[in-house]
Amino acid sequence: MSLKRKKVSVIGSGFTGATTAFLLAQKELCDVVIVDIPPMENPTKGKALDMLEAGPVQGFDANIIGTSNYEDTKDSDVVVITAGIARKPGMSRDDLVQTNQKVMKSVTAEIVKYSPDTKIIVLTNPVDAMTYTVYKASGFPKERVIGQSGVLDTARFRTFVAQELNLSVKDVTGFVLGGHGDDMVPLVRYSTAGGVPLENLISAGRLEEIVERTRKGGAEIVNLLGNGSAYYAPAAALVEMTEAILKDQKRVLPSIAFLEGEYGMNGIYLGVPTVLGAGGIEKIIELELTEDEKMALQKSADSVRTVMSVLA
Ligand SMILES: NC(=O)C1=CN([C@@H]2O[C@H](COP(=O)(O)OP(=O)(O)OC[C@H]3O[C@@H](n4cnc5c(N)ncnc54)[C@H](O)[C@@H]3O)[C@@H](O)[C@H]2O)C=CC1
Ligand SMILES: O=C([O-])CC(=O)C(=O)O
Repeated sequence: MSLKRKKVSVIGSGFTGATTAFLLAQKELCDVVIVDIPPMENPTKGKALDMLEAGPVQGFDANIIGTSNYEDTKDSDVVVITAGIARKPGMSRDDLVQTNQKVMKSVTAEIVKYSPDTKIIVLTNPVDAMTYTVYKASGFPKERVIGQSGVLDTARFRTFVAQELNLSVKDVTGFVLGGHGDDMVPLVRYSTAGGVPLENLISAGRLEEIVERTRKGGAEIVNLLGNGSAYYAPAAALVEMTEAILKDQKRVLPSIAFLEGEYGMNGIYLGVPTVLGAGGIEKIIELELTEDEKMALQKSADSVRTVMSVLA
């Protein structure tokens, strides 16, 4: 019996793209096609071959190729977009908007041409506005254009809480709503350790510090790295979302989703809890929010709209 593996294309072979490709292959989730611009074709091929040669040692079967030819992405089940530029210390994610929106438009045209039925997961920053750009450029239904921020932001929050309580990260849950920026809204009320609300375990003051560190989690890494931004945890987040779609897992994960009335918002991509399965975003979960949480979400949405207003 011949086994047909799923196929995922990762656009951008930089830090996040290469790490995502390697994790996907290591987990034997799919064959992987890594795409970058023509001047990067050989380095991209080199990275792909190097990853492939790790297979016998690590014991994974997955084909990995590097290319600049979008024909190689034909009929991808999922396409992950990491192409574009990353910020450096002193920059905000929003400073990337002009350059990256051009990149989104050009890569989306190629993706649509070769994989008209695929689901697209966008990582490139400023990710809420870039997901909107890809949605508009693709003409795809909203369910099939998804942005990544919440899995990463939640992972950071869970890491800090687990450190604080000296507990396994596995037993700590988190919830982050809103845009992927300093105004994101970590919902402490819905976060637990082993099912126990965090508010029962950590003082209000300390929780606020953890929330603040989560909001600035990207900048913390940018400042430490000096010449780029985070990639291990972002790649892990992309892989969790991709796996949920490839395996039709119906995972409840935060995604950047197109809102049409949910949470009182319209015509905007924003981070919300979703169900991810074979159809992409199969459901948006609406939570009851307090007045303070609603205001915080509104502020975060306003920040995203400010970035959207400069989109061409
Ligand atoms: N949403 C999130 O949570 C996160 C978003 N990011 C964002 O992801 C993006 C990528 O970050 P890194 O991988 O660290 O950057 P990187 O600079 O290491 O890699 C970007 C790659 O994109 C390629 N590229 C540029 N234009 C292209 C095009 N038209 N077609 C194909 N490839 C193209 C470049 O040649 C480069 O190899 C950045 O915008 C960054 O801000 C990074 C981490 C988390
Ligand atoms: O901070 C950045 O520029 C990259 C990113 O989005 C993150 O790590 O959260």
